[in-house]
Amino acid sequence: MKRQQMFINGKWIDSVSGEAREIINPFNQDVIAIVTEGDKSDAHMAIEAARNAFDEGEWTNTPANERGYKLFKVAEKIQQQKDELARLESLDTGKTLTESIADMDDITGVFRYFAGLADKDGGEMIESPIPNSTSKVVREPVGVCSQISPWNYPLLQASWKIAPALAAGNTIVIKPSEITPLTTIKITEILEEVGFPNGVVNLVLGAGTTVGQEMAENHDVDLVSFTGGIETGRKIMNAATGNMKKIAFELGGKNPNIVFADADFETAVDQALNAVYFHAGQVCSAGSRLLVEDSIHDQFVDALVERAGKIRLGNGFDEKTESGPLISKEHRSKVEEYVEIGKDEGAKLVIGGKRPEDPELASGFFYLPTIFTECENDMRIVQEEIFGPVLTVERFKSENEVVKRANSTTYGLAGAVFTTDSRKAERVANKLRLGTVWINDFHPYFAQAPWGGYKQSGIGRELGKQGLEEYTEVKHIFENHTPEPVNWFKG
Ligand SMILES: NC(=O)c1ccc[n+]([C@@H]2O[C@H](COP(=O)([O-])OP(=O)(O)OC[C@H]3O[C@@H](n4cnc5c(N)ncnc54)[C@H](O)[C@@H]3O)[C@@H](O)[C@H]2O)c1
Ligand SMILES: C[N+](C)(C)CC=O
Repeated sequence: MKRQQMFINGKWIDSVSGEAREIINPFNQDVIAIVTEGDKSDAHMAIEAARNAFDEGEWTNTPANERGYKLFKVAEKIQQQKDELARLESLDTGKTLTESIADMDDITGVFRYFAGLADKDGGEMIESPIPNSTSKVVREPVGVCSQISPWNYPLLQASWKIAPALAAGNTIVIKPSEITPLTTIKITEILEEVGFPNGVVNLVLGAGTTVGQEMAENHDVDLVSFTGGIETGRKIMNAATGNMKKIAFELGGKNPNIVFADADFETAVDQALNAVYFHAGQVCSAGSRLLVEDSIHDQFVDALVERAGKIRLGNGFDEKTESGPLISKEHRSKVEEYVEIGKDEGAKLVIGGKRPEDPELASGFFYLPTIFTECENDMRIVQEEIFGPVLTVERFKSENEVVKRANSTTYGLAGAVFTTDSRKAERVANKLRLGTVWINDFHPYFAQAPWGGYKQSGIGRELGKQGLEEYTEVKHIFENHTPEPVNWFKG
């Protein structure tokens, strides 16, 4: 198996240490690739290349519309190669091929969106209070950007970083999760084919504790954009203080899904199922915390349990499969620990809570769709992100009560309200401390709308015009049109 390499300063290279890592298919634990394993010194080299490229200014000074054309070309190539990219993503993550194909379409949309946005901001003239002067506010690229992405949506999360950073004229060092690097390697090949000056795009491979730590610490980096878990976020935040680099964080969630008694029952049940079990619950915005109005609670839970028991687990490449495995043995153990915690806390396990018995799934990291009822607000399984196929259900009696409960975690990423009363929906949506609120739906996200979290779910926004602004500095340029001495100092 050919060892896959890193891309630094326009060249594909092995790591300095010569170490390598096996990449595993979570469906059957087959080794699907071998990649070079970088460490601090490789990250250092990549940052140096990005710094030089930024300071030389070839990309930064490329007219914005031309930067946009390049990104349109990237989008075209992603579409042309989407089947191969989707195949790689499913092999690497275990997610269904249908899901990966949808991801590739989303990623194409992200590149197209930021390609189109690249030349839309020509700065803004502001009213100067000083006579005979003009004031202009312009946005400029931040500089060298470290970009660290997670394993659950490897290329999608990377695209949310790469596209706006390049559109704004920055240089980048990207590090995918060490366990799912394959599509990020592939897109780097695409970026190379489209052609960016050496050092503008750099890819480093390796562990977070070595490569990622250097990307967060290094003083030549101006911004670190990170998507991942909250504890990693804290470490990166601390590491970034050395030179006060800017940080943009997309972290975890414990996302409330609120169902009022007047909701369309079938729709709410179906959406609740999709909210929590899509991609085996390994979604930052998974609706893993269901709050159901008391009068329909029992009926709702019965309907959910019936459908959860029918979810077809399997190989992501099998058309019948509705959900794949969890990403790794370690991650499944974490989910299993949470299920034990839930039982100890007194929640009632009504379905799942174990691995499937089907021998065909025995080599994969599978876990059955699980539901806990009789959950209380202060339980750990209600407050903490499990990131697996585990749903907690709580009852509520009033609008005020449910808003208070929904807002009671340290997270604030996303959530939903299901009701046929549009005024109630609006009132609740306005009171939820979340970066995204869906009304009568769950999960939609697209390039045009900002994505990010309140509270400890994140800092800053990706996507939308705010996603481009993250990668810019704001400069005020003031010009005096009648310069003359001010004579403040008389001597
Ligand atoms: N808010 C969002 O949009 C969003 C999207 C996807 C995933 N997530 C979150 O990501 C988490 C799951 O992803 P994960 O398990 O890959 O997260 P993780 O925090 O373990 O790893 C994410 C990335 O950080 C790197 N990393 C680890 N330690 C590091 C360190 N000390 N310094 C620098 N980098 C380091 C990893 O190598 C990886 O590339 C969940 O909490 C999920 O909610 C959030
Ligand atoms: C942001 N999103 C929903 C694509 C993936 C979260 O894990």
